[in-house]
Amino acid sequence: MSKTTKVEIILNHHAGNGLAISACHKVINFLEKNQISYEIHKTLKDGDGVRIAKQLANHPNDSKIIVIGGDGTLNQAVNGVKESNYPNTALGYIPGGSGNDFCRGIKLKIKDPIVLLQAILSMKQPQTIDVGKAYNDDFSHYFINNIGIGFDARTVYYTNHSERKDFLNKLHLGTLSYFTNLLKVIKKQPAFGLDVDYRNHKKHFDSAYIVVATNHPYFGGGFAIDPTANPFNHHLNLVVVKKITGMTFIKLFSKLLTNGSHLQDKNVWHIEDNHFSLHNQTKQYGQMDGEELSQNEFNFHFEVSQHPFWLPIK
Ligand SMILES: Nc1ncnc2c1ncn2[C@@H]1O[C@H](COP(=O)(O)OP(=O)(O)OP(=O)(O)O)[C@@H](O)[C@H]1O
Repeated sequence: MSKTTKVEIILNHHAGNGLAISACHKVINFLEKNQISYEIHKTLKDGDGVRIAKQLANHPNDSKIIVIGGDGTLNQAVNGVKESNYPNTALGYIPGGSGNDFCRGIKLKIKDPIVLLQAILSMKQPQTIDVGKAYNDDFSHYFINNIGIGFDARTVYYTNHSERKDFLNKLHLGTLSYFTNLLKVIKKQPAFGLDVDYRNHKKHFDSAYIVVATNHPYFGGGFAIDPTANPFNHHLNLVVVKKITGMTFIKLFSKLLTNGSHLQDKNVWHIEDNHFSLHNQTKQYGQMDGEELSQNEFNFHFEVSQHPFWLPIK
């Protein structure tokens, strides 16, 4: 593609409590000033990102598709494109969510929406970035960040249902909103049994607590659950933290917040591979890219895949 003639914008005006709308206004101003044609496709309800992205990908032309929203909206757009007749349709992305872990994970340096838009418009070839895929007989979804079971998923649930989220998001303190729910989760989250299959090995945990299959280091708006994860190495990482309480939890959490040395702790187990499976034996909260999965006994196979993105990362 030499010159971008049209931009198809998928906008979640709900994302980031105003951040996505504000980014979109700037984008529209720029496109109008530069006489680049565009169309805005607003998500009107949950799941619309999948439908819109699939429709756009099914009608290929010279335009670039650009998603403006949070990680949940980008997740939906990736899944929509993957369901289309052209599953390798590239997606541009201008972050406007509250957490924006994907951009943090791929080390996107450009923060200003217009500078990012200009870079996206001038790209001739998309960049390939890893995405995860989780599947079983009834479920098949791609994820850009991570899938979590237990602790972090319960935190996502409480955060999404907390009145403070909107208030803190207005102050651009989305991460704090996640953080303030941690105390409640520490009280309520039980340990649970978990089986992991990897490289012809089986590993059983009697008391799993935090379980995250991740494409890059971050979850929850900037917590580096696995600092060694890399969204370009064609691997996913799996981190399992056993149930810990009191000072042990506080010490581990402060290692996570400061230098990532929690990975060396005896209560933490992690692997890196291109596929693995896990099964938890009691109903638990689940999250995918910050969106709730219904409470379940999860039985997932994970594999790594790739997707092209209009994102200037190198
Ligand atoms: N018009 C809408 N009304 C209500 N919810 C919507 C609408 N459009 C999309 N959604 C939902 O909004 C949710 C949040 O979107 P998203 O994750 O993009 O933003 P965020 O939570 O602010 O950002 P992040 O995940 O980066 O923290 C998604 O579940 C999406 O389905």
